[in-house]
Amino acid sequence: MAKVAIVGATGRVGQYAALTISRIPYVREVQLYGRPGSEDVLDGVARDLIDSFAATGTDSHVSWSCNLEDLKGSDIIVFTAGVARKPQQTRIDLAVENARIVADFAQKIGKIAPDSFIMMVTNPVDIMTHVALRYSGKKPNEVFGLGTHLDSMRLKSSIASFFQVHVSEVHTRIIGEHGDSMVPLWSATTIGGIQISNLPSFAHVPIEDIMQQVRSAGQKIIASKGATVWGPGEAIATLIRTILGNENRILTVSAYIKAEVHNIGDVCIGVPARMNRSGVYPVPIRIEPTEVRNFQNSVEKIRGVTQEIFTILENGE
Ligand SMILES: NC(=O)C1=CN([C@@H]2O[C@H](COP(=O)(O)OP(=O)(O)OC[C@H]3O[C@@H](n4cnc5c(N)ncnc54)[C@H](O)[C@@H]3O)[C@@H](O)[C@H]2O)C=CC1
Ligand SMILES: O=C([O-])CC(=O)C(=O)O
Repeated sequence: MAKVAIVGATGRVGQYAALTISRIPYVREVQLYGRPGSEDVLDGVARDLIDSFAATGTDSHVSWSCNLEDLKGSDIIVFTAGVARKPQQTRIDLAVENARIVADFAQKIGKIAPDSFIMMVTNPVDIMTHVALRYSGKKPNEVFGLGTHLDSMRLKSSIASFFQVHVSEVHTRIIGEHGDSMVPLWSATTIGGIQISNLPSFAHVPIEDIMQQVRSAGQKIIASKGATVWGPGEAIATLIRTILGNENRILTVSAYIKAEVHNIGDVCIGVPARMNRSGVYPVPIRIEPTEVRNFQNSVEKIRGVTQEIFTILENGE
């Protein structure tokens, strides 16, 4: 039975993640961490959460703290702290501000909870995953980000709706940046086990419209209701359940790759990875030439910004 801590637990994603995580059978304790000064909110979030347990039969223990030392003993630390974008901003616009927050916490978490996994949610998530990896001193298989799993969920729903099939019949993946340069893998998309391009109706799929919807999904939701909450909250729980349940599922998360995709690497970015109780392991893959080119572009974009961010952090600017 595991302890999962949430850093940023007073925020919108952090609060909903606390609910979804509390329902995972392998979770013994959900710990809500907030900055000093947020005691009242944390206490309220904990009480509200516990009120839901009688209805769902949940028996996780809920604790809260403003003392980072209390994260000691966590199996997974979910990081949702930092600024969220406004409708006109890109996720990359948040990089400098959030990198400072992530680097500071990651350094401390590396010492306080040396055996925990870090799951990054804060945007731009690929770059923040790399910052957390470097500043925590953890191993690459111990630090991962929500990445393109959420984008893959969005694409899956759109495909299921177009073909009027249950979502469980659709397998698909988006790799690359959790952002504009994301790359859908049509070569890895199946419906009812059939490769999608082998279905005659594939010719009528409005691929560009669908991808435009997936790319802009977060921004549209933020413009209308202020934040994306339930999609990310459920996605977070899926990744945590996969690790704690030692499920060996292959999910598309932001992870450090050396050369697993056509020898492209040295970056944290969305890739298919096998996930189990020992961590996150990117799966070597071969994809279509156009997909490789698009992935390479996405990698170069993220690697470039990551390097700029490391320079800023190192120079203390
Ligand atoms: N990777 C993904 O798919 C997703 C990522 N996100 C990202 O998650 C993050 C949180 O989003 P929301 O919960 O909507 O934001 P929010 O504003 O509701 O919550 C932010 C949380 O961070 C804390 N925080 C802010 N500045 C801090 C600092 N300097 N030190 C410590 N804690 C600090 C706040 O107290 C609050 O708990 C954002 O960066 C957002 O872009 C959100 C949804 C999906
Ligand atoms: O769009 C955002 O800023 C939040 C996010 O990453 C998402 O929901 O995909």
